[in-house]
Amino acid sequence: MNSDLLLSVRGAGKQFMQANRLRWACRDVSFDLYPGEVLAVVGESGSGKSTLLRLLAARLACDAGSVHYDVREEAGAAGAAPARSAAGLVNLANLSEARLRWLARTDWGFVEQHARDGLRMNVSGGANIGERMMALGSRHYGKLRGQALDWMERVELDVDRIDDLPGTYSGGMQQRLQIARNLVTHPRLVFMDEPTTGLDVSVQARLLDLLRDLVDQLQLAAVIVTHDLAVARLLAHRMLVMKDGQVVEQGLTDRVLDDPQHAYTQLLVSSVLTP
Ligand SMILES: Nc1ncnc2c1ncn2[C@@H]1O[C@H](COP(=O)(O)OP(=O)(O)OP(=O)(O)O)[C@@H](O)[C@H]1O
Repeated sequence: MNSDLLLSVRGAGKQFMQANRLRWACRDVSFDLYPGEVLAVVGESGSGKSTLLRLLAARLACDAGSVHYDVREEAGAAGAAPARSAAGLVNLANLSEARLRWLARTDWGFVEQHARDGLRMNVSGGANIGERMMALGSRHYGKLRGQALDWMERVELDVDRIDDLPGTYSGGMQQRLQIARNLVTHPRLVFMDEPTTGLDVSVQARLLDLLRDLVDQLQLAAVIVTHDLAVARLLAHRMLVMKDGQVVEQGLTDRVLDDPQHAYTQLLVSSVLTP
């Protein structure tokens, strides 16, 4: 494996019990992700996109294959780091719960489709952002508030709303707050599950522009699950097309969208183009 890799996935799969038998929700997925690279995972509903994302983020354990991540040493890391492989990548299956929690709070972000699932609704917008800083050991109230204000501005939220509960924000504002909460710790890798689905079209467009700018400025690596090929076109360098739990095509975004090789990808692309 290449030591510059951030994430390396080999033969990853997950099965669930459905109608009294085990079925693969996703299987035999392999790809590499480099720092600063954005990968879109596309496919119809039920094709296994969210299951794959949860495997990558160690929210689910693989039933087959592996997910390796370039785990960095950080001051204040909870739990002892496991031995690294020669290539510097660590199998997530070998990390302790504490270490995975630490990764999830600092070096990774996870933007949920429904912002409510990624926010704490009973604390203020500012506290939602400050909380992730606290996971890194920050306790200075003035600094936490300063960071929260800074990030509210960066995601174009009205800073006067800092003390309001997220439930009083609009859907688009909640999604911006969730993004700020995730990015305040400067993660290297962000997982996004349909980050703009369900929002008004104009809100979606502005949010996509914002995401593109942030990914660019921060040189973020990201894995974005979407059923919307326009989202993949706008944000992703590469894409991976899933059908019935398996990857049927992967490659550079422009290549896949402009010259799809697999019949299913051709169908996806042509169904978007058909008025
Ligand atoms: N916890 C679970 N228990 C049983 N089956 C599950 C579970 N989670 C997912 N599945 C099944 O795995 C398959 C893939 O689901 P998944 O949510 O990954 O697809 P998806 O492509 O993300 O779909 P959508 O776009 O609708 O979210 C589906 O058949 C789903 O019913």
